[in-house]
This record gives sequence, C-alpha cells and structure tokens, in this order.
Amino acid sequence: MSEDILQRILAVKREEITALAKRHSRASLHGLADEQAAPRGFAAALSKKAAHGVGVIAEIKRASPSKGLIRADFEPSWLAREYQSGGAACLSVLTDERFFQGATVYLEQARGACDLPVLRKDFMIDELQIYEARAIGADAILLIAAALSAGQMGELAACATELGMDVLLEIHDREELDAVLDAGLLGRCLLGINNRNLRTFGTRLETTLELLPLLPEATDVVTESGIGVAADVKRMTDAGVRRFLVGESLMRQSSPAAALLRLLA
Ligand SMILES: O=C(O)c1ccccc1NCC(=O)[C@H](O)[C@H](O)COP(=O)(O)O
Repeated sequence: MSEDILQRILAVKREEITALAKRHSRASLHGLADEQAAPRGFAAALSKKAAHGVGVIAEIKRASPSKGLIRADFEPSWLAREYQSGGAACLSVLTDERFFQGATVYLEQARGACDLPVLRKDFMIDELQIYEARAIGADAILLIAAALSAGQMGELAACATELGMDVLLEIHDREELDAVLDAGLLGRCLLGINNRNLRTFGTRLETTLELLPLLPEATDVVTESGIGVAADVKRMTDAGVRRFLVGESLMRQSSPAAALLRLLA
C-alpha cells in the first residue's frame, strides 16, 4: 500500500482524533453509543443476500483522492433509498472529510432513510473513532490491515464487537493476509480484499483472484474496488466470491438503483 497517501491520511486522522478527544471523553462517546438503537446486523444481511446470489455493499462516495469529485449532485438520503431499491444488502458511507469529501452526518442521513445496515468507511486507528462510529449509528466499521499492527487490529476489532458492530478487515496483499491470519482475526471479521493499488490508484481484479487460493476454506471474502460492470461480478462469482463493495461505478450513474440492478443482472 502506498506509504504516501496512506501516511498522509493517517497523519490527518491523528489530528482529528486529538480534536475529537478535546470534544468528547471516552465515557461520553460510550454514553452516546449506548443511546443508539441496536446495530442492524451488517454481516448477517450481507450473508443472507450472498446465500441467494450476490451481496452488495453499495458505497456512498462523493469524491476520492484518485478521482476528485465523483458526484456533484450528492444527497445521501436519496442515494440510500436508491441503493435499497436496487437490491443492495448494506451501505458503506465515507465519513472522511479531507480526502473523500465525506461527513459523519452523511452516515446518519443515509441510515435514517433506509433499513439497510451501514458501514462507517474511514481510517480507524483509535478506539475513540469506534465509539464515535456507534454514536452516529454505524452498524459496522472498516479496519485496514496496512494501517495497523496485529495488536491494534485485535484491540479495535474487539472494541467494535463489544459495541455490537461487525468489522470489515481489509487487506491488499499476501503480507497483510499473513498478519490477519497470525492475529487470529479471520473468523471474527469479514475479510475485504481491496483491488486498488494505492501507489498507482489502478484497480486489478486479479488482486482478489490471486489471494483467494491462500485463504482458509469457507472464508467470507468481500471484493472491493474496481467493480464496474456485470462481467466483473460474473468473473468473481465464477471464482466463488459472492460479496462485493462497489462505489464509483454506481455513484456516477443518474440512477444508482438502475445501475445496481444492471450490475446484478
Ligand atoms: O478510492 C480511492 O481513490 C481511494 C484512495 C485511497 C484510499 C482508499 C481509496 N478508496 C477506498 C475504497 O476502498 C473504495 O472507496 C471502495 O472499495 C469502493 O471502490 P470503487 O468501487 O472503485 O469506488
């Protein structure tokens, strides 16, 4: 994974965590998390759809470091309803402000507009962010292996699980897979394989296909990034992958619902 973009993002996250800690104590965020309705069951919803074909986590993504602004006409509540009517199993909402033009309020708006479980898509390196995720209603969080030590992954995953959230643990290569396996996290988290090379920002679906044979049998894999057309979905399902995280290709369409239906056709 690119030291440059990841390290730049993580430097900003450290500043944000310092600011968050000034606004809230751990106990106050825990209190806000406790006030939320119970999580909606992210992994279960994804597995239910996957058991009958394909489970899609549809992403609400306004912009990205690689593409800049993706969608100018950006209304999270409407997008959430579109994705639900298009057959998404779950939502992912980018909450990072600096690099993805996201916001925590977008997650609240999207979740409030539909019945789907929602992943907080951000760069999580501290328990405060996990409490904050639950406090804004998230049903699941993302952990990126390249950003964390094995010990941190274990601690943050345990924190999320204690709060009732599911964890999508993301890898890009064999080294990160080994770290996840060594940490004994595979059975406790969904495993995401991200097809994006963060040095070049290019996506290669082969990243998922090449890592699949190295996984223990029956691992629930989510293939992430670079899924654009139904042929990509077919290529993955032919290899046994039934869970997908899709953002840009849906966000660029005037009707994300119709685009999702076409992807699943
Ligand atoms: O999307 C980027 O440019 C990006 C850059 C640096 C770090 C992460 C990045 N993307 C995060 C994601 O994982 C994607 O938003 C997600 O997998 C959906 O990908 P896509 O369908 O290709 O929009």
